[in-house]
Amino acid sequence: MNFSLEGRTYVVMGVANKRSIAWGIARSLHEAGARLIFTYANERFEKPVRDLVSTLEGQDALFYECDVTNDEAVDATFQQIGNDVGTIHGLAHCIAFADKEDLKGEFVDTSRDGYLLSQNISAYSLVAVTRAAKPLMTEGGSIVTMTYLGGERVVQNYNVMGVAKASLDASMKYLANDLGKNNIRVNGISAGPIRTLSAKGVGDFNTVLKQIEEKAPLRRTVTQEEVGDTAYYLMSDLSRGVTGEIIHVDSGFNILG
Ligand SMILES: CCCCCCc1ccc(Oc2ccc(Oc3cccc(O)n3)cc2)c(O)c1
Repeated sequence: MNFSLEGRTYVVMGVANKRSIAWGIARSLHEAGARLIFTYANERFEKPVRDLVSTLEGQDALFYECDVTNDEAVDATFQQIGNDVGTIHGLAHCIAFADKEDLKGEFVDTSRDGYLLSQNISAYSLVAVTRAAKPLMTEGGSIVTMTYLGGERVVQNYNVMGVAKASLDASMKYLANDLGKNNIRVNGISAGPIRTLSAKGVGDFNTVLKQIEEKAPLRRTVTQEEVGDTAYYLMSDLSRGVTGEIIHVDSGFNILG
């Protein structure tokens, strides 16, 4: 059995720039021989993504806009993908958002709108894209979503996004249960803090980075590349017996009390 991704096609959702975790995932899947399809939230992201992907030698990528807050848009995007490539073998969901004022201070002050917005984009979007992608995964497949420790236990300032990640984690497991009979696996990668565009929105991020370097078992933070390689494992047949799982790529920080 070989663990290359040659001859397989994966959708990567959420590349914003070269620091994105989704870009780390795209590079690892490309190196493993995969053909890649990229979706982005709006046309503002199209050029940066196309420019990044042009650096992947021999990659014959496709690009689609996909506003995950709109069911018709999600359906239209995946129908278009189905028309263009037929079968896909998996999907990396690297999409989340919360209002900045809901990512600092006290969680008790979260507005109803802010709470629902973060649930909508950061958790429900996995259900929507999985339902739309399922018919295209005729040979089975593997879906990976990005989560964080703040959804398992309280991390100061993470607040409303922690509640959204708790919802995402449970959603991932229920999707794994539904799709297992179609030989589609659904898993999460819980990444340690990485300095991305999104990380800029979370209060006191620098303190958390320092804490990892001082306390995590590996005494260092992790990289987009390390997350990308775990995504490669989860997309490959190496993880064929794994579904509904969360793999922590966080220098072991999650094992500490
Ligand atoms: C206090 C916790 C420090 C470690 C946070 C690690 C982390 C970093 C980035 C993460 O991804 C997002 C994605 C969107 C997001 O919402 C944003 C981001 C930027 C601006 C904005 O208005 N909202 C916040 C975090 C994420 O889920 C988790």
